[in-house]
Amino acid sequence: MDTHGEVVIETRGLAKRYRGTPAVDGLDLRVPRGSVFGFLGPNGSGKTTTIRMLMGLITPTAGSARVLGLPMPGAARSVLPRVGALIEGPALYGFLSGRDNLVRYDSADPTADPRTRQARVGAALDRVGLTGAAAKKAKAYSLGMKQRLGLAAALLQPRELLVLDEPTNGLDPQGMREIRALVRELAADGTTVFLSSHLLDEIEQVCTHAAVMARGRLITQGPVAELSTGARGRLAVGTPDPERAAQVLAAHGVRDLSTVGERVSGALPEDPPDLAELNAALVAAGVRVRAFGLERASLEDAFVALTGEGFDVAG
Ligand SMILES: Nc1ncnc2c1ncn2[C@@H]1O[C@H](COP(=O)(O)OP(=O)(O)OP(=O)(O)O)[C@@H](O)[C@H]1O
Repeated sequence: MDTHGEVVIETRGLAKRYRGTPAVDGLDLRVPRGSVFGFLGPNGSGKTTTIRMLMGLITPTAGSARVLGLPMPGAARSVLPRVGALIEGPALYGFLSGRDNLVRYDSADPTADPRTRQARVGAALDRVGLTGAAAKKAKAYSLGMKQRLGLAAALLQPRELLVLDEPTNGLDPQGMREIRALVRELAADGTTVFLSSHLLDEIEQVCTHAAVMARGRLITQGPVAELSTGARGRLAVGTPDPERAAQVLAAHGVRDLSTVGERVSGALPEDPPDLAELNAALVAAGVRVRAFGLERASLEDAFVALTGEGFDVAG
C-alpha cells in the first residue's frame, strides 16, 4: 500500500543481542509518513534499544534500518539533522534559564545562523507554551516543563520526523495532557511523530498507527483502529439477576463469563447470536435487564488476544 517514499522508518530483521540475549529480535517495522506512530510495549520489551538503533546510537547485531529513506547508522550525518529526538529525558543545564538552554542548543548546531537565533528560540518556546517561563532557571521547572523544553530543543529546526522515547513518563496527568496535545498539534502540522510508550490508553488517545512489542519481538503493527478491531468486543449485561443471566448467556455460546457485582460480561462466539434475540432470551428467562451492550475492543484486548499475556504496566 505504502510506496517506499511514504515510509519514514523501515527496518528489516533488525536485531540487537546483549551477551547473546536478544533485546530486539527480527524487527520489521514500517512507519508511514504523516502518522503519529505509537511504539507500544511493556517495560523491557526492546523499545529503547530499537530507538537507539534507529538514531544510530548503537549498532545492530543483525538486520538493517532506514530512516527518511537512508541507511542508519551509515547515513547518520545527513539523516539526524532532519530528525528531532527526545530520548531518555533532555540534557538541560539547571542553572541556565529555559531560553538560555535553547540558545546553547542552537549555538551547538553549526548550520544554525546566529543572526536568527533569538527568533528561532522565541518561536520554539512559543510552540511548547514556555514563553512565560522562559526567564526561569530550568532547575525550577516541573518535569513536564523540562520535557516541553526538551521538545522545544528538538523543534529549533524544522523536522520531518520526531522521535520521542516515553515522552510522558513520570509526568502528572496535567503534564501528560500537555505533551499529548503538543504531539497532536505537531502531527497536524505534518510532522511524522514516532513515540514509544508503555501506556495503552496513551497510544489509543494520540496515535494513528501503532506497533506492539513483547519480549523484543513485533507482535503486530498497523492503524490503531484496525489493531483493536482484530479483537472482538465483550458483551456486558447489567442486571440484579447475574447468576441467571450468566446461565442464559452460556447457553447461547457466550464464553469466558465473568460476574462482578450486578454486571456479567463475556466474549461472543465466532458466530455470534443475534443480540436482540439474546436480549429477549434473557428477559424470557426472567432476567431483569438494566443494561445490555457491546463494549468496544480496546488495544489492550488486542494485546491480550495476540500475546496470550496480560499487559503488565508495572515497573
Ligand atoms: N546496554 C545493555 N546491556 C545489556 N542489556 C541491555 C542493555 N540495554 C538493554 N538491555 C536489555 O534489553 C532488553 C530491552 O530493553 P529496552 O530498554 O530496549 O526495553 P524498553 O522496552 O525500552 O523498556 P524500558 O521502557 O524499561 O526502557 C531488556 O531486557 C534490557 O535489560
